Amino acid sequence: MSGTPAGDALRLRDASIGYGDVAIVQGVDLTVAHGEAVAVLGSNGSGKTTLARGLLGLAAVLGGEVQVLGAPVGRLRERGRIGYVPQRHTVSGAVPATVREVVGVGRLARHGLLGRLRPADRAAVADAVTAVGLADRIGDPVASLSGGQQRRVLVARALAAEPELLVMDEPTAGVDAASQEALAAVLADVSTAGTTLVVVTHEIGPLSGVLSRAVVVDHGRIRYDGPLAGAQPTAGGHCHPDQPAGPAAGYRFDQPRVTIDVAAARNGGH
Ligand SMILES: Nc1ncnc2c1ncn2[C@@H]1O[C@H](COP(=O)(O)OP(=O)(O)OP(=O)(O)O)[C@@H](O)[C@H]1O
Repeated sequence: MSGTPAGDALRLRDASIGYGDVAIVQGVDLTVAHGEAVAVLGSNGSGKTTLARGLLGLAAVLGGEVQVLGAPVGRLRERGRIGYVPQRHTVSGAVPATVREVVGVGRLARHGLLGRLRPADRAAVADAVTAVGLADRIGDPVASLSGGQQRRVLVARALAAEPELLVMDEPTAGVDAASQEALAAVLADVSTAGTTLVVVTHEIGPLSGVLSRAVVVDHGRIRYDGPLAGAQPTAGGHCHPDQPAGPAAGYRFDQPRVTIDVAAARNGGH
């Protein structure tokens, strides 16, 4: 981090986000200042992930304006300034990679390095792996880890990049209680250090001490934006009946794959 940048971390104005030409998130106005820690809550299918993916350029902005770290989404040159933990994604693939290698990819993203991790980078990788409670597994193939442990590897990968904005989609899903607490402590630290957090979650409990503001999404629209405590009744599943549910028919599933450049990490790692 190099001091607090000017402007807002996120600025959405009348933003519509979706897939193909179908807007899932509609007419959203949202401003998040640098250093804020925001929970994105809402029932299944309400559009939380679509909103999060829109911030990463992984879902299309179909209308309005989405600015991320001061640039229109997708135009930010230093992508390493944004960290992302995708939903329901574990680390897998044909190439056997160790925990160290996968987390090292996050470090490469930070510097835009081409396959060269310096000692300080390797230390940051080790710190991130320790932070998620996997220090004793750092040299193990990721494929040998459980699903919850693999989620923690992805969290470590994002942490290792030391992003200015960290977008996490259900980071605690499938993660045991002790590890959730450890993750909450880590997020508290990075938040204190000035990182902006946007966390999509159904499990606010472990993160309630970290996230202070809540945005509740309901049928693609923001129904609440304010202190976390005020959001919880709505987040418990009450939906407003005045909006149609779900997207229109005929949309196309177009999930970009999250790829991990293991070879680059391996060259620079151990
Ligand atoms: N790749 C896609 N292509 C088309 N429609 C999609 C795609 N991904 C999600 N949708 C649709 O967008 C709507 C909102 O999905 P989204 O994943 O954003 O909801 P969510 O609030 O994150 O749900 P959950 O709590 O279940 O994760 C759903 O109706 C879903 O079918």
